Amino acid sequence: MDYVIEMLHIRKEFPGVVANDDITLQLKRGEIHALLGENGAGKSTLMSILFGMYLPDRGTIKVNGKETAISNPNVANRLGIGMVHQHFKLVEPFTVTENIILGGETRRGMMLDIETAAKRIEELSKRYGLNVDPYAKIEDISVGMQQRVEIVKMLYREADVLIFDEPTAVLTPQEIEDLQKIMKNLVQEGKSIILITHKLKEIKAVADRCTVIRRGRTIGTVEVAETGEAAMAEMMVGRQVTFKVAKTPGSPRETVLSIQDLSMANNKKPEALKRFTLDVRAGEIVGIAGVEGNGQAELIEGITGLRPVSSGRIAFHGRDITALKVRDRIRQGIGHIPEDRQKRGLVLDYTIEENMILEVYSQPPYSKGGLLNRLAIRKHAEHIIKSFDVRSGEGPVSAVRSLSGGNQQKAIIGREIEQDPDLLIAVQPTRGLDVGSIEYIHKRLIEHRDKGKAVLLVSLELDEILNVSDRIAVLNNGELVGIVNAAETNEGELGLMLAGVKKGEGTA
Ligand SMILES: Nc1ncnc2c1ncn2[C@@H]1O[C@H](COP(=O)(O)OP(=O)(O)OP(=O)(O)O)[C@@H](O)[C@H]1O
Repeated sequence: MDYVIEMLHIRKEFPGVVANDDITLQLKRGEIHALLGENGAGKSTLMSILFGMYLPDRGTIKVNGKETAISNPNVANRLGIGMVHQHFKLVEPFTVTENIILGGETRRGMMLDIETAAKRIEELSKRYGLNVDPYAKIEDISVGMQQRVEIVKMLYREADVLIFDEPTAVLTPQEIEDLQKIMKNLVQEGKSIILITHKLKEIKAVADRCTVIRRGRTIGTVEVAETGEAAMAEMMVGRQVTFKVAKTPGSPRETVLSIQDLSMANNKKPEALKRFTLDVRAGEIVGIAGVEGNGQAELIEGITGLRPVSSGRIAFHGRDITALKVRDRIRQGIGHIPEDRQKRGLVLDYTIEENMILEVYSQPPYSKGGLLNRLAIRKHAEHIIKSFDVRSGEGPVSAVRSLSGGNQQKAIIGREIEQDPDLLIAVQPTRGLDVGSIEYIHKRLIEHRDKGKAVLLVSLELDEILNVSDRIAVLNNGELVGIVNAAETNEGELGLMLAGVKKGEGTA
């Protein structure tokens, strides 16, 4: 059998946890091989081993049939293994070409020849259908295009094996389609791909085979064409998963959040959000749908107080909070699951229990007479860890940095929901979560609503918006296109609204 990569019986232990416990993954030449597993199952660890960032405690790695020790990422690069990370590693003010040749040419003592490099980038771009402009500046191009720059960077360095780590998490639906085409072009040209993703639909759309791991162990490798989404989900979590949440119609009451004529600027546009008006009531979930960059980030920054408003008014329980400080808004009962968990959600070097009290540490029972009540803090953290299934090596005292991405996310969601805010703002709450965790988080959002609280859900996933919300407000280019009842709309109608077509305008 023609395998480009074989990882055989890999074991890797961290304090308190066996992240990889006898994992075997064999990648055939020219295939797209999905790697599927719950949050914390050990996918990133396995890929870090392949990329030379960790050495395995046990097991063998073969590249093109030859046993190899991959002691650092440079060795991985030399062996033709490249990785597109979730967080791009690009220098914003530099051009595409400058970013791609950064570090490479000078080390070999060659003169920097931008033009030759740009030409090669153009050729690669054409050959694989990437459409990358070698002279564009990174800060001026979309997230989807930045990802393509990362792909060209690997091709430029002659990578044969490409690892994609949750590549679609940051992309729009159109960009996802384009990326899938690109991945197919890549394998047609002889490259081999490992795709880490939680999205079963995407596995069905592009992958040839799929290896499923659970709690550090290989469960099996399946042919994707012969395996249904439900079967893959069940292999992964060890039980059946329902893909649609059970939800009764909401019974909205008084207005909790009232936004009137809100305009917001951002670093690039004076009117990133234009005269936006919306009420969110107790006992309802309002979804904000929109393609990334259409004003949702600014709207949330306005409500939470992270960015000053240009004009307009925000009222919470009838009181004007437009000029209130962030901390005071939290005290009044506004909870926020932020979009960027590492920048705004967590202090990575603090433990789980310290992160669980960031907003309330000075209040009883966590603080008494100016001293922290360690016992109360521990109990609170343990409750969240248990309810939200936050997996870590050492429980409440694990540094948050050591948690897998999905488990960091579950910890933030747990913290915000358990604070029981009157208004919960959830921005992309399930990004990076496995299907089992998504099912649970959706249930908790609906329970929060059913307790009579208001929920504002911002998501790029139309499925999520449609399944969880009661009403949906659609944003396009900073403007409210319309508000529809979730029960009376569908993906088609929302898709048109996302493009700016108002309800009733039609396309006939
Ligand atoms: N550097 C580290 N130190 C300590 N523990 C770690 C470290 N890296 C990972 N772990 C632990 O190893 C386990 C596997 O984590 P890993 O990041 O590989 O999971 P994953 O499958 O990629 O999860 P996700 O889907 O959430 O990204 C987790 O329990 C995590 O807490």
